[in-house]
Amino acid sequence: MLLADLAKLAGVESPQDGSARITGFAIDNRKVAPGNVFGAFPGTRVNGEDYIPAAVAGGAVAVIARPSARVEGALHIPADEPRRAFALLAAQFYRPVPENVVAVTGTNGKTSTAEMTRQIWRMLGLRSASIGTLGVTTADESISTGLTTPDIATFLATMTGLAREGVSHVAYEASSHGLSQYRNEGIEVAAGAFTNLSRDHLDYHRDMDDYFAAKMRLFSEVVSEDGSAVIWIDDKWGKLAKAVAMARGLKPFTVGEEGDGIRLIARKPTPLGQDLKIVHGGRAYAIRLPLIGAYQVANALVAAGLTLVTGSDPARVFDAVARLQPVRGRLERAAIAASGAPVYVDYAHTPDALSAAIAALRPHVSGRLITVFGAGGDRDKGKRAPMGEAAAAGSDLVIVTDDNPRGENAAAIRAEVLAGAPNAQEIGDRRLAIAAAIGDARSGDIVLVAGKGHEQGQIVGSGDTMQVLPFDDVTVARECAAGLGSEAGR
Ligand SMILES: CC(=O)N[C@H]1[C@@H](OP(=O)(O)OP(=O)(O)OC[C@H]2O[C@@H](n3ccc(=O)[nH]c3=O)[C@H](O)[C@@H]2O)O[C@H](CO)[C@@H](O)[C@@H]1O[C@H](C)C(=O)N[C@@H](C)C(=O)N[C@H](CCC(=O)O)C(=O)O
Ligand SMILES: Nc1ncnc2c1ncn2[C@@H]1O[C@H](COP(=O)(O)OP(=O)(O)OP(=O)(O)O)[C@@H](O)[C@H]1O
Ligand SMILES: N[C@H](CCC[C@H](N)C(=O)O)C(=O)O
Ligand SMILES: [Mg+2]
Repeated sequence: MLLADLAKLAGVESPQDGSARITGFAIDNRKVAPGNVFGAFPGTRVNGEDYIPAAVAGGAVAVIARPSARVEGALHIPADEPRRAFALLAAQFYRPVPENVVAVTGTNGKTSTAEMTRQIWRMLGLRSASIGTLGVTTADESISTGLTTPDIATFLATMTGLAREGVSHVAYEASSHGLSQYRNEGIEVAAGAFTNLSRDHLDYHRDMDDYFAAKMRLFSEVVSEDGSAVIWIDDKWGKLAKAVAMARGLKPFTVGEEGDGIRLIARKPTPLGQDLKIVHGGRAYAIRLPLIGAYQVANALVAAGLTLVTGSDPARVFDAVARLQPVRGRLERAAIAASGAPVYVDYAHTPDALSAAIAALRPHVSGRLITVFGAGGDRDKGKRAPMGEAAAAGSDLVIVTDDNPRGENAAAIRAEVLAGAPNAQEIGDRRLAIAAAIGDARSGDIVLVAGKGHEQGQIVGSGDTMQVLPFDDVTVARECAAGLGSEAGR
């Protein structure tokens, strides 16, 4: 495709010479191939503009960069917001895309909701995929992308690949980082969902209002003008999210005890799940959700909302909700200890998520709830003590351990968590911590191992010295339950 044609379609200022034939798009000079358009963006670590000469040497024929950037040997497409201009242009190149795309944002529950949306569509016989923290998941496979919201070039190329495979329905996870860096733009998004907002990522966003504003780009800019906004309205930020959606003219569909789209009337925990009563479109439905925990109800109903606003039949949707499969690493029952105590793995890595995971397990505990968790390095430090408090408030025994220390001193991170949970035990080595919890558990107890969920490694160090040591909470819990846990760092 010619550069001039792409620019015209995208509504981007046309370059002086648009005759170049474009072969692809890249935002990292190391990934540039001959004929590519390079996006040069000032980043948090380095300035992408410094890599323009290398990108041109690698074959870039055009560079989208701020007007002040120096570009020699390729066309300069100047833009005040180069990430956005790049996204709009690239979106014209990566075609076709699936017909029905929806997006999920919120602090917790994005992955679960996107994955449940995919599952519901699949049960309705639609070719569906989800894109998020678990990677790109289709009925056949799951491929990791490394980030929750991949970079824009990967995102768009993935969408095109899915469309070519025949996938018509996609639910993707829009992280606040992704939204603020324009990592998913330029395609029609029929509906957006907002799950909740609570403390996270305040190392990247100035404060909660700034964090919320980043998330709300989904409603104010990303979702198509005639689209819908599915909102978990029982969250205190839900009402504000609804106001943002309405100001844009989106169709609000609220979900929750106060919801108009799906009203949750009753929720009763059962040994293997929960019985729900809901009302939608003036009709009552009884659903046996095969998953435990109030938080999974929220995610399942928001997922149902996304499929309803995009045209699926209510009776079939609610029937599918009753057949949802667990999402990997989200309240996943990993093992049963020799004592009979079940061991759950959950991806809770914020104070609110820890409270939600603990609240989910509480009704099933007759003895003690033993919680093992840590906090990630090079991430929001302010959430560490509140995570300690949340764990201590809901558990009978807390063991503070390591979770991806990255470039920080692991003991210092644990100390910050322990400030919120002064009575907790401290066992840095995660395998030993899990082994201790499982060894200590008696019949009637439940062990919760939180923070890593589906993750497959412990990230230690940063930059050139970064290592990802293989580590999977589910496998380790199984080994410890089988009595193989006591060797450190196996
Ligand atoms: C803070 C953050 O979001 N950083 C992401 C961001 O980096 P950045 O734009 O700040 O980039 P930078 O490293 O300063 O480099 C600037 C530019 O120079 C380019 N460059 C850089 C080096 C080079 O040799 N050549 C080159 O061309 C880079 O491609 C980039 O365009 O864009 C990069 C390319 O897409 C990402 O790899 C990087 O993710 C880093 C590794 C990361 O850890 N991100 C996390 C915090 C993140 O995004 N997490 C959210 C999940 C949050 C949640 O779900 O709760 C996510 O969506 O995954
Ligand atoms: N609706 C919810 N309300 C409160 N907590 C939740 C909710 N959904 C999930 N959680 C908690 O958050 C954890 C992560 O869930 P999930 O992976 O779906 O969220 P996410 O928003 O994708 O997270 P991330 O930002 O890391 O990608 C769960 O394991 C659970 O502890
Ligand atoms: N998307 C989240 C994941 C955190 C998972 C936890 N294990 C950690 O490392 O803090 C983040 O990048 O902040
Ligand atoms: Mg996620």
